[in-house]
Amino acid sequence: MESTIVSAENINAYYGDSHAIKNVSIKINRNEVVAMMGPSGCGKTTFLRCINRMHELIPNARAEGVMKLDGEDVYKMNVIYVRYKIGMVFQRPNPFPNLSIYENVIAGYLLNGIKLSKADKDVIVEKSLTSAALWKEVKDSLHKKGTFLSGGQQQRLCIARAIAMQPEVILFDEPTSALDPISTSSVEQLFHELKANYTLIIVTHNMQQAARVSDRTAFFYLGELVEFDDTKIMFTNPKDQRTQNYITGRFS
Ligand SMILES: Nc1ncnc2c1ncn2[C@@H]1O[C@H](COP(=O)(O)OP(=O)(O)OP(=O)(O)O)[C@@H](O)[C@H]1O
Repeated sequence: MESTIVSAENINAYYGDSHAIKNVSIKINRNEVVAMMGPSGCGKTTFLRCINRMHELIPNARAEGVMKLDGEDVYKMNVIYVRYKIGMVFQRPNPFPNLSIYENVIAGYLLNGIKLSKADKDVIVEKSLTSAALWKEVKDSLHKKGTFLSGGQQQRLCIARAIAMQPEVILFDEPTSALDPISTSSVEQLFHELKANYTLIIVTHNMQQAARVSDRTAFFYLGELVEFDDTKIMFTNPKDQRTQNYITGRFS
């Protein structure tokens, strides 16, 4: 049965006086993959960052409205807990350069001063790297620096780092735009596997990618959520003329 995991109700987001997200409401189901697309500057990243409260890290930025995770108000929760439960993977793979692969996976624990036994760490590292489809490739070089990996492997390491914190939702901000086609394909394949245990929300400029990986697609335009529907419908029979114009390349 479908159940809502992320529910945004009338979210408005601002940078100073500039109104970047306009009254966006959306409900995202557990274990679905949602793609967020739209032309540059339409607010996709801003909205993504409203979900796990990263928007509020920007000076003069603020968000209004209600964001719920599993029915609980994210804006009233402990912000560190929010970022565990709603992990994030960025455009450029960003493993910590001074940490080993092993330490990168458990970086969330290290940075927050959470003490774990060696045995617990080993289990978390193996499980997270396995879930990120990286274990087999790195199990014999866990103590090498994360930056020694290829771009695609680094991105999977960042995914493992998010998984290590036992999130429910993982946000991806154009996660493959800095990767070559083979690495892109391995990350896309991983989305299909991760879906069994997590809810994935992926900002992408790449319409083919949205079509390949997502169950539902949201189209943003000028800070508004114009349309949100099954991905097949969005790409074959969108209801809004603006969505139609976007998918047919009339603006990019
Ligand atoms: N740190 C910031 N300070 C001020 N304005 C910002 C900031 N970040 C984004 N904006 C503005 O907010 C609006 C939405 O930007 P956002 O990055 O969310 O769009 P986007 O759809 O993700 O774009 P892109 O696809 O190019 O990454 C834009 O007008 C942008 O200029």
